[in-house]
Amino acid sequence: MTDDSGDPAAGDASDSDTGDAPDSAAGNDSRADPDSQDNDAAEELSLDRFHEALEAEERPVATASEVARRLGTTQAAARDALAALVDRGDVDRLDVESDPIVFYPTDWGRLATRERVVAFPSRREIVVDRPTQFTRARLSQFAHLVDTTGTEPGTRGYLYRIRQEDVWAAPFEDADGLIASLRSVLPRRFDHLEDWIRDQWRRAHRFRLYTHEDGYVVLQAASESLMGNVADQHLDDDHLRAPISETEAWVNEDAVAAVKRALYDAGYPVEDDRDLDVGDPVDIDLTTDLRSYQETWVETFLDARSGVYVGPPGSGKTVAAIATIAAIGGETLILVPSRELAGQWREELLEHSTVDPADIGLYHGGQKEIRPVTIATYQIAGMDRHRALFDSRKWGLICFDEAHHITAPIFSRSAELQAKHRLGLSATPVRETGSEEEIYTLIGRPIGADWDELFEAGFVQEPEVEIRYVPWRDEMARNEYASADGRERRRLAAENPAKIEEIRYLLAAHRDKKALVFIEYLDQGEAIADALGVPFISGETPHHERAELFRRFREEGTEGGEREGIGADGDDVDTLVVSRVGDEGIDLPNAELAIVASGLGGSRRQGSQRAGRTMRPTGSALVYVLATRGSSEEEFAQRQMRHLARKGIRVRETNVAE
Ligand SMILES: Nc1ncnc2c1ncn2[C@@H]1O[C@H](COP(=O)(O)OP(=O)(O)OP(=O)(O)O)[C@@H](O)[C@H]1O
Repeated sequence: MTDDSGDPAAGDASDSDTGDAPDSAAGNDSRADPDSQDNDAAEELSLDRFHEALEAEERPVATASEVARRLGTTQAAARDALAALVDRGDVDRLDVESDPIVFYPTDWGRLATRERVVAFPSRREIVVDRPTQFTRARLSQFAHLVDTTGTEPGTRGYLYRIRQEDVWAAPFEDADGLIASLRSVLPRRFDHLEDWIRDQWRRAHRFRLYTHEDGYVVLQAASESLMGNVADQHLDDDHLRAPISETEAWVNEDAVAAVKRALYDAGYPVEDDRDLDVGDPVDIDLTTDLRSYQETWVETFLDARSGVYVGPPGSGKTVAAIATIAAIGGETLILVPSRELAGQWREELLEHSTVDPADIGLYHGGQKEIRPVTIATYQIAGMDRHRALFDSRKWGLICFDEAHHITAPIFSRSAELQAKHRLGLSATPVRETGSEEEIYTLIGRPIGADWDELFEAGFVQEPEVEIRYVPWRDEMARNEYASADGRERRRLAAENPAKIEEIRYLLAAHRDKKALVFIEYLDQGEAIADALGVPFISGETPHHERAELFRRFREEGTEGGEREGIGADGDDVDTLVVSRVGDEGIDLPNAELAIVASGLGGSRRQGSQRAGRTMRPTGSALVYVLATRGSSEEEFAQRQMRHLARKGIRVRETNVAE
């Protein structure tokens, strides 16, 4: 059905001026008669005139013959003039095998090209123009995202800074692994930056806690001076009971968390190699085969005995956590942010392990069961009167789901739980949670997965915008457009009936996604809603009806289901056609698919609002913008594309075949 070339040039250009080929298109135009030899116009071709030619063509790119036709010159002369613009750097050319060469202003090309990475090593900053998500994932392992809206031309894009904490928490086996990842992102090597990173890495490996064979906890420093200067300065008698040697000291067991925090604040995060409680045994085997990156998570955890699985939503952190519970084999307390999640955890435990349902307890506002595997909410667990939760069983593992939601009382309780295994789960890079010190010192270091593998498995997605150029349904529609003018033209392009089939196709291709279809004209909204049998919300829809439809759209899940019974008068509302009223202020967080069927002439703000409607920070949302090919919508779509691309949103173009 589609031509997924993604190439702006591969559209409906039908002439074939591949360099030396004869100019068939120009031959049809008397002004382009080769005999006239009127080349002055072309010789003087300025960037402005080229822009005018593009505007006249209503396309973002033009072939030499199109430019010749617009300028009334020969194709050869236009080609020379374009070549001069190319030499000056004002215009770029795109040469695609078997397609005509097309030309476009250089600054457009820059926007459409791949990401650009610029490093400022002395500031330890990296700016990336339109980073791919792969690059973002890599950077998020060792750098801190500061800003995504640079203002300086040339430095537009994502600004990352590498702080010492970022290096400390980078999920690599050794500094070499981190440096290799850094080099894979940066345009070249920066020795000073690498030296600084290695230095920071070393700092995070100068102090270590371990369990002495007689059972007590020892702090070990890499050198006498570290023990003498750093440890002695930042730790006191409450922390350390007595020196054991020049580089070792006996740690007060109740002060383990405080020791880690004090040294972290002094710039020396501590490695924690203590033996931990395994807890009373619990009988659980995993029944699901782990994916290999999940295996890596679990193995790394078992090695480190604590840590945080960081992975995108749906990447299988919960299942990896269940595998971890099974591997440790001890009674486990699972803390979650909400009652709903507690229920979901229970379901997942039953689905992926052999745990006896009678061994699972739920502990929240409604139910208070303490069993070998207990799932409690942060809210209840943080209350003093529910302290029993922590003390009444011998937990071997505390699992903190959505670790960025951990509350202050839970952090202070966790300081007392240092003898147990601690596992955090988070879809947000820990350094962006606002409590990175606590998570690092009280739970553990982030544990990374092999991102290549995650990408390959399709677990890392981001909102995407795809512009789909839809052809006219037939000659008649095309002619009607050609002979109309002004507002009527715009309306005809917006209402191109071929868009209805395209919408039908897109909805079918994403049948499990909640979808919003945005339109500008009421007639069109009605036509689409009728054709698809789905509700249409416009300014004329009474408020109570709107609210009811939005509510049903919000509440019903299509997850895993089919887009069944579109339009049936049941409870299931998973598709809505929405006019402008739907644009402002409605909160439809579960919209996963937006189709902008018309309204391209609208403001930029509107464009990005529509895109934003479906762009949840963690979700994978798709936005399709339909533009009628060969109409002014094409250019509007291009403009919007550039605007979104500047915001770091990945935009793709596709030509829908006739
Ligand atoms: N190894 C696996 N084999 C088969 N299915 C899996 C596996 N791991 C996870 N899944 C399935 O993938 C879905 C998402 O997994 P899971 O809930 O563990 O992800 P998550 O990272 O915890 O997601 P979230 O961040 O949204 O809580 C679930 O339906 C789960 O059953």
